[in-house]
Amino acid sequence: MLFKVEMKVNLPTDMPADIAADIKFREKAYAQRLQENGKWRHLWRVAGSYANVSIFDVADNTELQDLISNLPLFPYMDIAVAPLCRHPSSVRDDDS
Ligand SMILES: O=C(O)CC1=CCC(=O)O1
Repeated sequence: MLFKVEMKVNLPTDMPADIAADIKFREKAYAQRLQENGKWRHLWRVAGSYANVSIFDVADNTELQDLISNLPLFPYMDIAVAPLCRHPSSVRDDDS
């Protein structure tokens, strides 16, 4: 199942720089692992904003919830999820 996931990062302005750097380091490693195993299909920065739009490919809602809630930045993000399905006018013959 494909899901669009929008994540907006809201790190507290008074968070010490070393703590923020550690969370971002762990976030990057986690996100890259999920991209490498195909669960996190697309990761795009929203230009001009500390936010991203992502596409996840997971078995079900429970797997999505598990992956997202384990993001190191999860406590500091506003997250919006939308399920996706094929568009009847798409010229692609797969869901890439
Ligand atoms: O910077 C972001 O948009 C939050 C984030 C998600 C994966 C990652 O590495 O950073």
